[in-house]
Amino acid sequence: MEIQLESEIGPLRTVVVHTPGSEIESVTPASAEELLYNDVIPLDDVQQEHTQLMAVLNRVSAVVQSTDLLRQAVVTSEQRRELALSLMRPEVRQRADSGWLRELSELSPEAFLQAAIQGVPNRRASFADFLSRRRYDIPALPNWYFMRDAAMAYHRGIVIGAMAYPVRRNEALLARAMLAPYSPVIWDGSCARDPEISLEGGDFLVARRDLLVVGLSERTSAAGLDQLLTALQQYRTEAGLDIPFEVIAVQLPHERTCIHLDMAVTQLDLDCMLVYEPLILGRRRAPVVRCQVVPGKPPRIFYADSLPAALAAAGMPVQTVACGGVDPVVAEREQWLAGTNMFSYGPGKAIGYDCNRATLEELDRAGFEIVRADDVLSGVSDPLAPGRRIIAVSGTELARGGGGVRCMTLPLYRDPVD
Ligand SMILES: NC(=O)NCCC[C@H](N)C(=O)O
Repeated sequence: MEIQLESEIGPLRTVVVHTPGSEIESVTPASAEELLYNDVIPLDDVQQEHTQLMAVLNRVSAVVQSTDLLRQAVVTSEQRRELALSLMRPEVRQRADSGWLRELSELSPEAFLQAAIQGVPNRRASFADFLSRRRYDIPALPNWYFMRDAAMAYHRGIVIGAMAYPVRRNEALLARAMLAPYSPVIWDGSCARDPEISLEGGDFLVARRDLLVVGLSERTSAAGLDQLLTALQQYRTEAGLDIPFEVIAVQLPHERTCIHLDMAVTQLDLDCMLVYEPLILGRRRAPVVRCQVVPGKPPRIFYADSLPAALAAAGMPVQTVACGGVDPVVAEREQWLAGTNMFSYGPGKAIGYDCNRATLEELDRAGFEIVRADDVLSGVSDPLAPGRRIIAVSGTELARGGGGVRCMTLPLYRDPVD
């Protein structure tokens, strides 16, 4: 499987997803906050919505399930043993007896992956474990369907996330096992133990081969970005990309409403972005910092007036479309329901939630045809026909997991944009 990604909007050829399974049933009212969910959500409804999204994606690209990629990482019992050990909490690893380890490593690859994602309940095999309130020996991963966050593709390589919250740390280990066989790892945050270092894919937008937009957020720290930048410089030299490049950092507030950059802005076309105006254009917009890197020289770092201003100065002027339209209350509600969080499958073509009506109306006014997912699936509408278009999919339950369509998709291969 080849990796090639040099833009956010190039025609999509390969995308990785994960259909939510019973790992999401690990979320209870008491644990929802710690597990980063907005609510308890019913599995059948979530799966139904996700299945529709996958069917739409299938019309435009190859769609790969994460478990299909992961299977090759757990072929031998030794591989399964190693991965199981890395997924255990430290206190569990210390007490893991050889019998249990053998049991885990002798599972079939299928059953092993199920355990790795859906979790292995606390066996209560000691006093300490019996009395502990810990529910899992290997934690369930209810956020794994937000495939975007634990890994990022750039050029021919991959970046593995340094997840900000413990509940998502194992996702980075799985992402590394899943992708490292296919491509060079530019930077690996999966083992980062320094709490100052974090970096997640929802904050990482490849605008061009030589231009990244990165959110500095609750999930991505400046120290994490600095490490990535150093690794990128090395990768670029090795890959023969010895030309200047730029990173535009958007300093987002640390708020649950906007955990990642893609909850504030996504790119829909070469010259069009969907934005949550208060954070990107408003009087109290997020500060923006540009970092220009010329090989062999120290980086030049300075403030810009706004994200669109920084993009224009970097040679990418964009028109913006307001998530939720002009009414601030509607905009706030739709931003919370991942209104900005759309996923582009080609220039001017994207997929977003149908519940964000005002956002869709605004896009309609900006010249995007709004198409119902059912019309794509029944063949009434060709998703790849010329012209700008948004495919509206059902997502009210998916959104309550805390993200949108961009969050659920990990693009690995896009054709270049002309
Ligand atoms: N890129 C994204 O914004 N991903 C959404 C992640 C939602 C997940 N419940 C989380 O809070 O991490």
